[in-house]
Amino acid sequence: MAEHNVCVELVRERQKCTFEVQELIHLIDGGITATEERREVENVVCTDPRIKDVVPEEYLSHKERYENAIRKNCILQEILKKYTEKRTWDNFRPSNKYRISSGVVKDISPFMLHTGMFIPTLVNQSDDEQKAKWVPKAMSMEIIGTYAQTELGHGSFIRGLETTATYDPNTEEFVLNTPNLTSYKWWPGGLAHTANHCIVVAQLYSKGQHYGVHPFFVQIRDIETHVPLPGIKVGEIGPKLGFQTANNGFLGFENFRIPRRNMLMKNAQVLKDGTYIKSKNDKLTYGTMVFVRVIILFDLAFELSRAATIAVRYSAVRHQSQLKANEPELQIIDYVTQQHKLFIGVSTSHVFRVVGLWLWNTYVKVNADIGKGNMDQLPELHALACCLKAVCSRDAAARVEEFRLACGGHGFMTSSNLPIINGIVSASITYEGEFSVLMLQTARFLMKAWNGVLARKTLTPTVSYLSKFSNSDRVQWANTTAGIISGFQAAAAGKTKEAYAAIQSYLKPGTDYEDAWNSASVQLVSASEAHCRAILCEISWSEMQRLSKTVSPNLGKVLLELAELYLTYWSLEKRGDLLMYTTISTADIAKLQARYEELLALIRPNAVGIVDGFDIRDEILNSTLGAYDGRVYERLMEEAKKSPLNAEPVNESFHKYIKPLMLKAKL
Ligand SMILES: CC(C)(COP(=O)(O)OP(=O)(O)OC[C@H]1O[C@@H](n2cnc3c(N)ncnc32)[C@H](O)[C@@H]1OP(=O)(O)O)[C@@H](O)C(=O)NCCC(=O)NCCSC(=O)CCCC(=O)O
Ligand SMILES: Cc1cc2nc3c(=O)[nH]c(=O)nc-3n(C[C@H](O)[C@H](O)[C@H](O)COP(=O)(O)OP(=O)(O)OC[C@H]3O[C@@H](n4cnc5c(N)ncnc54)[C@H](O)[C@@H]3O)c2cc1C
Repeated sequence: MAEHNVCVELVRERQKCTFEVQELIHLIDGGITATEERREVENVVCTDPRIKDVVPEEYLSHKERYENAIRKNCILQEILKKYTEKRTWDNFRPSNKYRISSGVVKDISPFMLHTGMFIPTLVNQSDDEQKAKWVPKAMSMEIIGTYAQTELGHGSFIRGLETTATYDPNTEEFVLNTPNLTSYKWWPGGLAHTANHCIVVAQLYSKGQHYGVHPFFVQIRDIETHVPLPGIKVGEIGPKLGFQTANNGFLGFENFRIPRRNMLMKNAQVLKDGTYIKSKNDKLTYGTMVFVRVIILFDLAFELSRAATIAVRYSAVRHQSQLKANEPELQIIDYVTQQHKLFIGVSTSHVFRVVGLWLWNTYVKVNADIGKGNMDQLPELHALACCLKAVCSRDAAARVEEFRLACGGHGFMTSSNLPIINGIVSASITYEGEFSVLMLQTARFLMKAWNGVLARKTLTPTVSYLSKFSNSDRVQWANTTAGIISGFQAAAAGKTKEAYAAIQSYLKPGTDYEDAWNSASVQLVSASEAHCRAILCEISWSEMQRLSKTVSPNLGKVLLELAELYLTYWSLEKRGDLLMYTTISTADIAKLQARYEELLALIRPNAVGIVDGFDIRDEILNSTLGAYDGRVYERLMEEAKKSPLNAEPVNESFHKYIKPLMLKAKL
């Protein structure tokens, strides 16, 4: 990147950096080749003149914004074709490479659900013949799809979905119906005007029997004209807090017929005569959700890295207030309270990425076992994916909000891009499994594990620590990283035990288990959170330690500082839990606090280098505050001038409304 235009603060910050930024970039990408490939794609897309907006997206009407997003995303798809030719879904793995979508539109792509859920569902839930027929068409975008599960009346409770698919053996077809207003599909991204196909999750009926929800491959629009097919009622759901360009839609069916073989038949089948063949495990229908919950960790790491880059660079450029009289105003990044707002977010991005990779490897292994008919580890994977998706999305939203606040007034500007990132990240707390709902799924697993502890059974790996801490009241504290991890496990075990006891105490004679569960559910969510934090701490520390040994000592040191900052920050945040479940003393807490402040000071000189290590191009950051050159004020003014209100010195509303008002005042 050109250095000559860079503001003096950022030049100085970059000179201070003690490690090689390129090395960090390669580490995040997964190697030099991966960086080169990513940069090549980004360069081709971001320099394409068709991608550049004349009028910033946010000034367009809702309709124009969608049309612009579609136009540019089609160009993107065309460009990406060359780079994705060799890709198949069999060799899919999460990578940093295709984050380019943010360089095309600021908000969400209307094609997000096509790649994010439509294709993965076809791959994971179709039988071989169906896969061969549909997947290549979807990969090449000959057909465009989405994932239509949620309805107006039900999102969390999938068993409560109302759309019906009734098998008619005479024509060998399923008949889809939307019996009530609440059974309309509601939310699917790209459903409104983008997709011509979708996966519809519906209640299956055959031979008068009800078999629960199953996925169906459904064409909703004519391929040539894009007109909704007869029996299909489809439209858009309107503006939202974020996701303005995602084209979320509604969908209803009126006796809409699809061939029998359009039911996705890898797991369960309906034969020609209507005989139902059960799946080996009916939870396999929920497989796409597990996949997406795993992938979400990478999205969150990326969004956090964008927000972090914006807030850290801005904090280095921005000067405000004098710390000492007669001295120049400080760069705001030198206020320790500012470092407290910033560095935990930077570190969290690294934590989510490395824990995400660990979770992905677990997912691949468990999925391979499922392929061989072994479902033993599915409950543990589900419990992990649920709590990590829930806690990480909520943490990410809190960190992005903190980054926004750290940028003061300018962080409130849409042109900072922090409000849009905020909308994107906030949505993830709700979609793909609402926070509390997922936390309670993990709690269910924890309660079973606690039963295992009581029965002295050997527990599965991620909960085996529960046995270790089941007897002692307060665990011996040690002010080391291993001690912190152990402290978090002790807190998780203590809370699991208490939630378990709470259920028992609510289980008075005549009380149903479910009611006792509901009464204890605040404690159950708290136990899930503690369990998740123990995992985040343990895995991030071991992964960052391992990575630090694969790089130069200077970078290794920085990685360990970031990882230790994460552990120390959370120990202080959760000091109440640690006081309850370990022997930590107030003196130990004071030491942790001192170490935390030391870590902030250690990270400070490298802060800009660390966010440069995320290697996010200006076109992908989309921010007046975060650009590589730090020309914050020039960019703010340049963007302000693009406001359509600035096109004329006097707005016509003056003559129409203000002037008459003023004249009336004179009378
Ligand atoms: C809340 C639950 C989990 C409850 O399901 P249920 O059938 O009522 O379950 P239940 O009878 O209470 O039984 C629970 C049992 O089912 C297991 N289970 C539940 N889900 C899974 C899974 N995915 N894998 C493996 N196992 C699963 C649980 O562990 C329970 O097992 P257990 O009975 O304890 O042995 C489920 O309904 C659910 O997942 N709801 C969340 C809905 C959701 O995530 N929707 C996503 C829509 S798509 C979307 O939002 C796209 C966003 C945009 C984007 O991603 O880009
Ligand atoms: C931006 C966005 C994009 C989306 N994209 C898609 C898509 O592409 N395809 C799709 O099918 N869906 C999509 N969704 C829908 C999404 O998956 C659901 O909104 C989500 O699963 C939550 O369901 P709900 O809206 O019914 O919330 P509800 O379940 O009604 O939640 C409301 C409240 O009730 C509580 N609650 C519900 N059940 C329980 C329980 N058992 N125990 C305790 N508390 C409970 C929740 O915690 C929450 O506080 C999208 C949603 C959003 C916001």
